[in-house]
Amino acid sequence: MAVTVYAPASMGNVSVGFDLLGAALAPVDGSLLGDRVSVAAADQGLSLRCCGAYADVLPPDPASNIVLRCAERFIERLGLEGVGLKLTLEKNLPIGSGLGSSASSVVAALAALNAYFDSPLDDQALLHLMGELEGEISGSVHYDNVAPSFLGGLQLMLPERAQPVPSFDNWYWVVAYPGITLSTAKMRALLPKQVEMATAIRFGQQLAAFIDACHRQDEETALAMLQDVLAEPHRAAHIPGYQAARGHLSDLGCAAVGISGSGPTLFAVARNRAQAEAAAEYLGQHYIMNERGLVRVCQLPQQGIQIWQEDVINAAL
Ligand SMILES: Nc1ncnc2c1ncn2[C@@H]1O[C@H](COP(=O)(O)OP(=O)(O)O)[C@@H](O)[C@H]1O
Ligand SMILES: N[C@@H](CCOP(=O)(O)O)C(=O)O
Repeated sequence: MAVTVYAPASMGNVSVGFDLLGAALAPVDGSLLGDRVSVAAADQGLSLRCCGAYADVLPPDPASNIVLRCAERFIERLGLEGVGLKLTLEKNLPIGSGLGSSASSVVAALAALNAYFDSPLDDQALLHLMGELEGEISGSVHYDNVAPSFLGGLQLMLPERAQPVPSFDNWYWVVAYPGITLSTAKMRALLPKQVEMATAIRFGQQLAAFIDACHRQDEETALAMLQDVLAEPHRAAHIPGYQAARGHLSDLGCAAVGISGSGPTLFAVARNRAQAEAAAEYLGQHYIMNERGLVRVCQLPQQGIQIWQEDVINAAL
């Protein structure tokens, strides 16, 4: 018996909800934008094999790979010591990109392990564990990548659980990763430890107004609220080309532009496909810095993880 799980890329913060709001991403061309992890039986011990377009930028020592750490933690949590497992990671997302790369690996690994052992953890316990493991990488626990990657759509983190938020079906989210790495931990270290009262009030007001507008399907208000008063002012200057691209995308008619997660990926919201394609073309020509970069026109998938009860990665090789 073997299990494979796909976990989509995700966009943390969505400008208006630092650490609290995140969205799963699905390219409209049907291509994969997320990692896959397979779990299969082995005679003894744990092993990890990596493949995929971005496998070469993973830590060379498998012991440093978050997927193996997920397996160790899962085994310890469930008292499964001594079990033999062969894990395979298909690394399809660039690292340090702002596309929730480590979260995608964490979600795929823990969901695959849970499915392989017949679901001993419920979704709530699993999500909690995912947040803890993701926190070990970025330096502090935040759920705005793991929750949407696991559950799909737009997810708001309430104190004890993730709450799905209705989005706008006509919006296209164009994401562009320039091809350089920015560590989430370092981008978090740029942020101040405390914020002014006026900033805190504006943050709360914008997030509340955005969530309300989503529920009322009031596009104009929702778009007007897509601003980041907490992180972007401290991060924008550290992302090469971000401010220039932001201005050009607004000139092209994009309704909102922001940093995806901690960057350097940028996102732009377009209200129709033609505008999205024009933004993608601009970004491909002016924001991408090397062959590792990527641009995708996405929508927000209702589904997060996808599970196969077979080892689809090794079967395809
Ligand atoms: N499976 C994995 N996927 C992504 N990063 C991993 C993985 N395993 C270990 N890492 C390490 O975790 C860190 C990920 O950095 P981070 O800036 O959080 O990336 P991202 O924002 O893309 O999640 C890097 O140091 C990377 O080497
Ligand atoms: N809320 C976090 C999101 C980090 O996302 P990543 O994809 O850059 O890891 C933050 O803004 O630090």
